[in-house]
Amino acid sequence: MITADNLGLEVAGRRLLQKITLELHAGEIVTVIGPNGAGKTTLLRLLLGLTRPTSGTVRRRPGLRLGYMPQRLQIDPSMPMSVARFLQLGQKREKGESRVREAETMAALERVGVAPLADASLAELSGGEMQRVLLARATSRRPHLLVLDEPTQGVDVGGQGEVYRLIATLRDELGCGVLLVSHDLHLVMAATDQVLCINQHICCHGAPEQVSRDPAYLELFGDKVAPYTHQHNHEHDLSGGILPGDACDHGHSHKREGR
Ligand SMILES: Nc1ncnc2c1ncn2[C@@H]1O[C@H](COP(=O)(O)OP(=O)(O)OP(=O)(O)O)[C@@H](O)[C@H]1O
Repeated sequence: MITADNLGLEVAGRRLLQKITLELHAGEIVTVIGPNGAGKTTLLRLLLGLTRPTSGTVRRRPGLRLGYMPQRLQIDPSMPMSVARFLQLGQKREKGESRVREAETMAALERVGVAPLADASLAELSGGEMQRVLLARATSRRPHLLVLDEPTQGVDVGGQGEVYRLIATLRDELGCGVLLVSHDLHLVMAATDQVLCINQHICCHGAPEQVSRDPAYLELFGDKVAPYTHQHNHEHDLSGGILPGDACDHGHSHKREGR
């Protein structure tokens, strides 16, 4: 769907990204990880065509429909506006199309499980509800590629896995590709097809199990993640220790993940 060739961006003499070459394929979930300031959001913007590269090229398949969920909301969430109205902002108003638009809005809200919030005010939403509404907005035009910048921001730890499961369901239902930025390493490694680890350039990429063993990945995140392939056949106490009677038959650390 998108091909980037030797992409780079330099702003005021500062190299923000360099030598990015990648391909995004239909139906795949690709996760971009990297430390703060690594250029993850900048990369999404280049791929979407919102920022122009200073070197290299980006090619998007002609007619490619994109759904983008940015990291920050451009409008003030305390504005007196209903969820349904928010989903329709910026859409072309053509005569006789309002019913179609309303049906699409409701379908998008239903897909992410927040249809009852259609008439609620944006200001009333919890962090988790807001993320779902933003997901509904990004998917309302049935995109070929869904681009999500930190989709679990403001969602409590318990709800984050649910958001990633929802993203996988949306990919299956819409048959779209997904490109997402995430800091939730442990959760996301289990819910993605490909991982792209960047720090101004591509440090490593590939299937999650491949990337999680890569020296470049371990150098960046080695002390922050627990192995994601962890099979739970035992119970932990509150500090992460294994409760008596629950023998652990697979060598792994019980360190908690951190940001
Ligand atoms: N338009 C711009 N002009 C100048 N510098 C920029 C611009 N956009 C981003 N930057 C800088 O580029 C770097 C990468 O920013 P970016 O937001 O892409 O990082 P990120 O990996 O998404 O970070 P985070 O994990 O903190 O969200 C940062 O140092 C940022 O200040």
